[in-house]
Amino acid sequence: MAKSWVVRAEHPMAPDLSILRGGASSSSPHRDLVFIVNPKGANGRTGKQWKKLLPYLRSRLDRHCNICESLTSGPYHAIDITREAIREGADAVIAVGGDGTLHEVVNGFFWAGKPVTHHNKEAAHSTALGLIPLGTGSDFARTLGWKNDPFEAVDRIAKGLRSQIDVGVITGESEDSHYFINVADIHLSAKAGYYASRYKRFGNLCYVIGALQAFMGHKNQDLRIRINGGEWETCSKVTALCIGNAKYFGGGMKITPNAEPANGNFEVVVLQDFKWYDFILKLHKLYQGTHLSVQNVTSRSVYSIEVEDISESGNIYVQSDGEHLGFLPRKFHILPSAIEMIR
Ligand SMILES: Nc1ncnc2c1ncn2[C@@H]1O[C@H](COP(=O)(O)OP(=O)(O)OP(=O)(O)O)[C@@H](O)[C@H]1O
Repeated sequence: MAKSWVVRAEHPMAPDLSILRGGASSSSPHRDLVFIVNPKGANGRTGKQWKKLLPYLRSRLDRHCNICESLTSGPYHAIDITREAIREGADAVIAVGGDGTLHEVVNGFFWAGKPVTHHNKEAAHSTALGLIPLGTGSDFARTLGWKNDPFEAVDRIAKGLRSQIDVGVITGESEDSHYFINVADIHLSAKAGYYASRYKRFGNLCYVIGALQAFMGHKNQDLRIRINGGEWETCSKVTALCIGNAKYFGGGMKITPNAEPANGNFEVVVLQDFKWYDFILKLHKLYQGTHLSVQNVTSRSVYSIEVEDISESGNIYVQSDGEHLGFLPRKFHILPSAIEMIR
């Protein structure tokens, strides 16, 4: 069953970050790195690959870094570990897993609508985000042009070069802010993602199965959108509306091909009035990112977008970074240069 993002209270299980509390961050020249590993990612493959990777990681990093390994015990745990690590002054929090784990770690960089900070507010450094992509789709890593090689990821962390990236913020009518780093999407694709999460045991095939299931009973819907705080406009017969901070979703589909995670804008791509056979005929273009020239596909660069369902049915799916978030209405805006990432 796909999990819902409605529950986001802090987890009662305190992560063990005693290595950081030893005071190393304030006095030692070593970097404190917290690796947050989802052992169940990619149908359990993440945990197995992590065990194989550890000796190499230690050989590359042990001399210069304090390594803290923290395995997640279940959904949302990565959020709390991240918050705790930042408060304790970690130099970097590294997500080890797929886009879902990365998504939780990114959400851990914020609390109650603000960035989480070191206990010692005077501390000069900020905590960076790192990634060892070991998930099913690992779509965010594709935008960065990273090969699916965890050893290369360790080398990047050893070098520790940082650059700032943007983060997307989503707000609803009553809920807290929610953050995303990759792609947020609405309607058919979000419903497909919701179903795909039930079939992760089939690897990348889960996206095909999810899409087939989502097509059953699907109807294109009229939506109301407001771009950059301007006038409301109607988008008729929307099949999917995708808001990209990065380019790929659904296991390699280049849906928002012009999105750049550090340019201060989203790329919004809207597919309208698509029929099931359009996907069969145009699927290769969606994967190649050449679909923007197709009829009924539009693309815009925006820093905020509000989306409402004209029929107010309350059943238009929204997902962010491949995680089911809930239903329309929602507002999306960009936080430029919100996080430093090890790249
Ligand atoms: N110990 C755990 N047991 C079960 N589920 C977990 C655990 N830790 C984290 N999770 C959940 O697993 C979800 C999916 O994990 P992750 O994204 O790492 O792998 P994936 O789904 O295979 O990859 P991708 O998202 O790239 O397709 C996360 O959203 C997280 O909520």
